[in-house]
Amino acid sequence: MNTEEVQIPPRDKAEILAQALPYIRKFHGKTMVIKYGGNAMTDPGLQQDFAEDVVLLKLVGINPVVVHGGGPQIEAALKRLGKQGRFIQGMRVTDAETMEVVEWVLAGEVQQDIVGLINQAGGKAVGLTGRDGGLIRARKLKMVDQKDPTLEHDVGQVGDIERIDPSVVKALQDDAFIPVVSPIGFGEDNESYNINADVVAARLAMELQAEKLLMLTNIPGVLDKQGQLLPELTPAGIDDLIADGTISGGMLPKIAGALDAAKSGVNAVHIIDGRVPHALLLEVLTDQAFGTMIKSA
Ligand SMILES: Nc1ncnc2c1ncn2[C@@H]1O[C@H](COP(=O)(O)OP(=O)(O)O)[C@@H](O)[C@H]1O
Ligand SMILES: CC(=O)N[C@@H](CCC(=O)OP(=O)(O)O)C(=O)O
Repeated sequence: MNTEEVQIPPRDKAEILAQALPYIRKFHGKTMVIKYGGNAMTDPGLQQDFAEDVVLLKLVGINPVVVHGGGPQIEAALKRLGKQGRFIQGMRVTDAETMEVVEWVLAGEVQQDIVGLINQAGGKAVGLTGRDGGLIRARKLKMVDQKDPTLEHDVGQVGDIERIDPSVVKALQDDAFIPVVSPIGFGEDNESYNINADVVAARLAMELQAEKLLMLTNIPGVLDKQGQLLPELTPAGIDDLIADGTISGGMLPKIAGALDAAKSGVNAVHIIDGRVPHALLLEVLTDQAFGTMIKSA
């Protein structure tokens, strides 16, 4: 152990462990969808903590389903090819070449890294894209301008989810596997679509009737104009923050997905700071409250 680490007295350690019991009892057998954002996965130590937390949740009888992002990783790959990414209302403009990069980075690199880390931590992870088992059927997204509804943006091969068939996820869960889903959908002609990972996580949480949707990102939660954390948000509060520009960029699809999930019966929807070591365990199995909870009313 690092000698500079704070020594926790044994009694306190035992109390922290005992604190988990009511949560384990409450959540046993329940599904939790965990959105692992690309910005939260940049540190190898934190990635290992994340993988250990996922395995621990599975071992205490909770069913974690991981949906991963990879925005910064896609950005780095595009840069290597001399391309510059462009976003409109939080969505990457995706031409055919960008789509190839997205698939290669998400399903090839990022997903397999997460699967490997979970397996190293003692779990049995299985990587899926939306194509596997017909999980995510999509069509081209029609993006209407946020401020001017008469204006439409062409964002290329960005997908709008048409249908989710969660049967492959359920089958894996029942067999003690941990599904790790890349946010890639497929269309009528088997074409690929790039879908924002927050949107996929939210829809999957709805279809699975998950107990929780946890979105791990690189910020303490949703912040107000002064940069202060907002511990709770209602639909009216969200509308105001979007209208005055406080919520922008990548937070737009995240908050929209979070709100849809909360309104559709996912019991608890939280946006939390994935840079906090063991953020997942703290949120699920302790009294520690952090991040922003999105409420349905
Ligand atoms: N009001 C807000 N509160 C917090 N973050 C915000 C807000 N508005 C915009 N953001 C931006 O949204 C980002 C999180 O979304 P995103 O970059 O897509 O993360 P992830 O990769 O985790 O999905 C934050 O890092 C921040 O730059
Ligand atoms: C359409 C769209 O924007 N897709 C995202 C998919 C990855 C993602 O959502 O990654 P994060 O969760 O790390 O932001 C993208 O291309 O960046």
